[in-house]
Amino acid sequence: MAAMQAGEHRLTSDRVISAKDLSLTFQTNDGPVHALKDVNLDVEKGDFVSFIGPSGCGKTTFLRCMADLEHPTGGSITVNGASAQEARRARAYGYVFQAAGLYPWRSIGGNIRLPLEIMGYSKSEQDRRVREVLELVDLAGFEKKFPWQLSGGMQQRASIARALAFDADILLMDEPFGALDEIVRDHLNEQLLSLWERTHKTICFVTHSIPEAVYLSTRIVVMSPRPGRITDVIESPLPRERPLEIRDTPEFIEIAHRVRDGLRAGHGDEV
Ligand SMILES: Nc1ncnc2c1ncn2[C@@H]1O[C@H](COP(=O)(O)OP(=O)(O)OP(=O)(O)O)[C@@H](O)[C@H]1O
Repeated sequence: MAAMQAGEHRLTSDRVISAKDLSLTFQTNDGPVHALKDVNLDVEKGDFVSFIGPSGCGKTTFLRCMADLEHPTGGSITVNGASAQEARRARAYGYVFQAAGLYPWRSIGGNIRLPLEIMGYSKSEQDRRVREVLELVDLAGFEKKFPWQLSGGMQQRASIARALAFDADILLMDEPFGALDEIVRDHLNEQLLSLWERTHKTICFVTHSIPEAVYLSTRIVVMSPRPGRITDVIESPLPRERPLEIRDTPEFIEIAHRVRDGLRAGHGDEV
């Protein structure tokens, strides 16, 4: 309910993703699994929305519905005003997975080039875009390296570059930095924020980390499991310009508390 209220004042024309009473029930051998139930959310152009919640609350499923990789069993979802399927066909989004998922037999440039090849871009346009996105993620000069020659953080940056290569307005990111250590993660968080500032993309970002969600987001969507639903949507009052030290400010800590409270409330007695 809070989710709907938070979205209601938003202008229709700015709506990039709109979920209405979205539900998805998986039929399994052990019976139905209600991964999402009556989820209502509007994501506005230029938003950085984080999804946080305990394991199994449907974060990935929600992102996959946006990407047309899962099909809702109830309600509806639109992406750029069209169905998720149409948006996928129009390549409206880039998707970054938990693991970098780069092809080991292709160079970094070759990995980034792959979707562009499939989409039929000319060789010179491919070259231009590969150079451009490698610069955006601070990997200029690494085009000819292979994934195994890069650190985990660099591989994740390369996978972000791949998702940026065809310049979709929407970036869907499923816990992209979860496997990385704190220092690398901090650095990538800073880089992602600055990339978001420069490109004005709309970003949906799944995370388990409260500080990461608060640091990155304009809005934080708190979810709870069984069935997966939205329990709170927190609008961040933090400025867009965010040095890492902002995490020590009372404003930051207050939002983090609210997220933690939301997670506790949704988790019942399990915390
Ligand atoms: N293909 C599937 N078939 C059956 N059940 C599924 C399938 N995909 C997900 N689920 C179930 O749906 C629920 C939500 O899963 P989902 O991966 O979306 O959660 P999550 O919040 O992203 O979890 P995590 O934080 O652990 O990644 C879980 O109970 C999961 O077991």
